[in-house]
Amino acid sequence: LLTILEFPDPRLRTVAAPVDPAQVTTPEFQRLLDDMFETMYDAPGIGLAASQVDVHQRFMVIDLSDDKSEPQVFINPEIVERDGEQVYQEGCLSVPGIFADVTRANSIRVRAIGRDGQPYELDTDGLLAVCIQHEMDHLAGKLFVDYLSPLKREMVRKKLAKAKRSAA
Ligand SMILES: O=C(O)C[C@@H](Cc1ccccc1)[C@H](O)SCc1ccccc1
Ligand SMILES: [Zn+2]
Repeated sequence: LLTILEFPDPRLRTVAAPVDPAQVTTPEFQRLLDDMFETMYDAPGIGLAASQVDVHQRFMVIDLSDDKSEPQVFINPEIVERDGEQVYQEGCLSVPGIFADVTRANSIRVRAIGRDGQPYELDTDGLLAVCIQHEMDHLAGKLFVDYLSPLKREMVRKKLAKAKRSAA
């Protein structure tokens, strides 16, 4: 299992570097994808960005299914179209126990490279669109708490610090 970094760890603010497409089909990268899925399923979560496990490369894994049957890999993802708005109460494996409403595009067109090293394009909306945008923020060093007011973000920081102390 990989260790998930937690807010306010400054490494979560690193901007990830593009993946060299030639690396995708190497055993090392495929192993990293397996470790990411294992870590995500164990958390449990429906998405995990490489930034969250201190790997600063542009890729993320997602699986919305409840039986691990729909694993999706997005390498060097880019949103080429966005439409509409939706509000979703988001959580984050890097900000445990905090939930807040975030407004994001309702439907998006994403271009990415898949696990097979081949480019593909996906039109989606709803929760998958929210998750893709949430994970892509991680790759840009952004967290959903950045959409909160500075006051609320400070309250989150204090709450997490307190939780850490009582857990210690
Ligand atoms: O930290 C992460 O990136 C995993 C996030 C992904 C996510 C956040 C908000 C909305 C959609 C996806 C979650 O912690 S995974 C847990 C989860 C499970 C079901 C629905 C929403 C979030
Ligand atoms: Zn997150």
